[in-house]
Amino acid sequence: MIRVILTDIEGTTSSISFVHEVLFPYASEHLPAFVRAHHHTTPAVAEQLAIVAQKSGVDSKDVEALIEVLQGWISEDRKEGSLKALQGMVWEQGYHSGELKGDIYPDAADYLQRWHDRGLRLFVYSSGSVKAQKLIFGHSNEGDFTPFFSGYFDTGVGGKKEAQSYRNILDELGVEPGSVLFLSDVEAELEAAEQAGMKTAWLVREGELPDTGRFVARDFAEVDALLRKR
Ligand SMILES: CSCCC(=O)C(=O)COP(=O)(O)O
Ligand SMILES: [Mg+2]
Repeated sequence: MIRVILTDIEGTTSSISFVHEVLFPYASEHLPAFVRAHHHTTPAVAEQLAIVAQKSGVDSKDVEALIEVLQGWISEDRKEGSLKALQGMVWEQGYHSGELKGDIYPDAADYLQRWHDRGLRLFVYSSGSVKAQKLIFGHSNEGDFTPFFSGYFDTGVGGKKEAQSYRNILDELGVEPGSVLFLSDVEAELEAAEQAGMKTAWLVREGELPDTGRFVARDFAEVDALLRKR
């Protein structure tokens, strides 16, 4: 029986266009000034920049070169933890000023609340940092969803296409693998979760439905139909 829902964000609870056409451009625009203002004064920023320097081979004192590396990573959609941590800090300013509102599909908003009220435990697993996850759900077009979530995982547990990451999440949750339903729009992530023993549902919100043995859902209402059968 499913007792835990673990959900991806981009393409699952929230549109890909929001992430790529609103969040990433916002980060690209504001990250240079943010890094210039905080690289000396904010230890959390300095710590992430040191990782960027180490991963890219750029001199850690060359702030402009580090900014260039980060801009390149944003345009490549690199899932680097250091970039994700810095993006979360930049987005925080946008959410707090009201320039950004987290986008959640109405069906996702509806069923997250229903599942919570039915006693299911809800968790997030996204490449976006835990800070960024709390912001998108805490400042959303559908209200504050953070009270519905019991916890958040980012790539601190490992990459989303690696089975070991899902085993790490299961260890932290202390639950049977088969009691967890993982929701994602990326098949390789579902395969990794299945290797760890989780159940999965593939969110295919647009385009043709794939011909696959895997459970496919157009939206969270269809995921709910699956939950009621299990
Ligand atoms: C937390 S919202 C920003 C999401 C993000 O930065 C990203 O790379 C999307 O990753 P996901 O694992 O949610 O597909
Ligand atoms: Mg996704």
